[in-house]
Amino acid sequence: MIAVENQAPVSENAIPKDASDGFVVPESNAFGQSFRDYEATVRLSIVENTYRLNHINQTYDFVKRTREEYAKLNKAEMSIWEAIELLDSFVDESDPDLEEPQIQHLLQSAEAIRKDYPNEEWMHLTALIHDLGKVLYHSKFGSLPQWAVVGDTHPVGCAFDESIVYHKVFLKTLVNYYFKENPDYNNPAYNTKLGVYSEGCGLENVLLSWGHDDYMYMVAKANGTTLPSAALFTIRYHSFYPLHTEGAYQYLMNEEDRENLKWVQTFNKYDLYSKSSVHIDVEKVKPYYESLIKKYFPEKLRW
Ligand SMILES: O[C@H]1[C@H](O)[C@@H](O)[C@H](O)[C@@H](O)[C@H]1O
Ligand SMILES: [Fe+2]
Ligand SMILES: [Fe+2]
Repeated sequence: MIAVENQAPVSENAIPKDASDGFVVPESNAFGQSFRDYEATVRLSIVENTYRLNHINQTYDFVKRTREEYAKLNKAEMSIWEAIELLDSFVDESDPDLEEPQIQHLLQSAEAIRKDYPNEEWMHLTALIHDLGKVLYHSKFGSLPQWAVVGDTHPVGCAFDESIVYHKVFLKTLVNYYFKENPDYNNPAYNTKLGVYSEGCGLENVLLSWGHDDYMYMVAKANGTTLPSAALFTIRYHSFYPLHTEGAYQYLMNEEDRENLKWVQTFNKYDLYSKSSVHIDVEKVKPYYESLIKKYFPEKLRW
């Protein structure tokens, strides 16, 4: 067990129970397509447009300013469940696999991980809140455009890696690079492999494109959650596919990041493959999740 002051312990051997009623990874998504197929998804035009704007507008400067603004946590005061309910009609425009309101995705991923890890309640709660930062789109939180809320994340302040979604876009015989329209692309301070960073500097010191991950991490931490650091790391980096799935940018990690990375990778299965059009009855599962929220969070949080 790893126990950190004020944080719930994490058992190193959070082993999935091997039972026949565990979570089964489906062969295809709700549209009958393979998961994360950005070239074939039925949502192609909306998804690609979100990433086009994301790649053009997420500059080092934008991320720095926006992060500072949201770190003030002066936008709202509400409970975790109130925030969850704000997502009951929000549909993520970056997602090639899902067109359901985000409240469903939160519950679907939490219920999926709960099937395999019935005794790790911190994992259930982590899944439940991992995308809660998407409230950034809401008028109470400044109505940020989707390109600044959803989608995979990548470092800013150094060169954009080829493994980033829509790094290259094919237009018949032409190849297009949306990043070329990002002012950082031609800035020598930001367009080298290391840019403003140094080898092994630790992800804590790296700015990622701004969105729901980092925001929810800040909210959870500043409001004194007792969730373990593995949970906070998972929330903060679950959209960093270039690192956790593609293996890019590894040179920015330190020892602690490498330790924590395995938790994001474990979590990813339930985040991605639980996406389905089968609705979960919110009222039915609410009492269980409310009891978890009570254990790990204050009644009201500053957002
Ligand atoms: O489209 C999805 C969605 O926005 C998720 O919330 C994010 O975590 C993923 O990385 C992204 O691919
Ligand atoms: Fe997410
Ligand atoms: Fe998610």
